[in-house]
Amino acid sequence: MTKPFDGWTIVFDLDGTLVNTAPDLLEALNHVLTNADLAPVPLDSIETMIGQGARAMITKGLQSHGIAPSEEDLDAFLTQFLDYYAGNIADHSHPFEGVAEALNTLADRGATLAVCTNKKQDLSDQLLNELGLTEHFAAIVGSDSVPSRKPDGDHILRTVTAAGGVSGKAVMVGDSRTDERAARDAGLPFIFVPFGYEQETPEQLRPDIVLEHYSDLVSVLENWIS
Ligand SMILES: O=C(O)COP(=O)(O)O
Ligand SMILES: [Mg+2]
Repeated sequence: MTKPFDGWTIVFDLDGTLVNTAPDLLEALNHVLTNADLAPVPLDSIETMIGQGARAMITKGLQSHGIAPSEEDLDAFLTQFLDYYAGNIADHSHPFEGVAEALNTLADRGATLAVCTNKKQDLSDQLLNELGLTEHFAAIVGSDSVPSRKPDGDHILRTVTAAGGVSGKAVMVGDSRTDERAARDAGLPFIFVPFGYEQETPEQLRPDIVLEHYSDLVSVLENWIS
């Protein structure tokens, strides 16, 4: 029997889209900052620093203290950050409400699911494992597993291919301008989740669809592909 999403690949961003990772990223960044005798940053400011990987986040954290680190200093901070984060990656991080149900329903209706993230591969695998989400995905593609990460559309296209899908039957779900640019570059429709970490509004981002809650995802996609 044919199912509505047969042949379709739904690609999800990770941080701020599937999982609210901000609390654990905040603790790891503040671990690095306080070790360097700098004041911790608050939760609302870390949300402006997530989206382009850990190195960019640490750079922005230091910039908020007026510090422009050398590449060497940044390497050392990054090592400290990654050590701490890997040990505490799912202490407070949790999937957004309705994620597991939406993923199950999409799979039941024939969709192939994948993750395309600017988080490093090992951390992405670890996080999804610890949250019990790995089994949903045919492919999980971190930033260091591709030659050029998001906003390069190639990162998404490689994710679709790794999942066994085709770009003509794929959509991207993400929480950031980076995801929007990557989806456009790849020629995919873009579904924006406004509950992630983007500072720009939906009006500015101009996604194809705004998804306010995961409980709407299945019907939104059914309308889109029909
Ligand atoms: O870790 C980051 O900065 C970004 O990760 P994301 O691509 O899953 O949002
Ligand atoms: Mg994100």
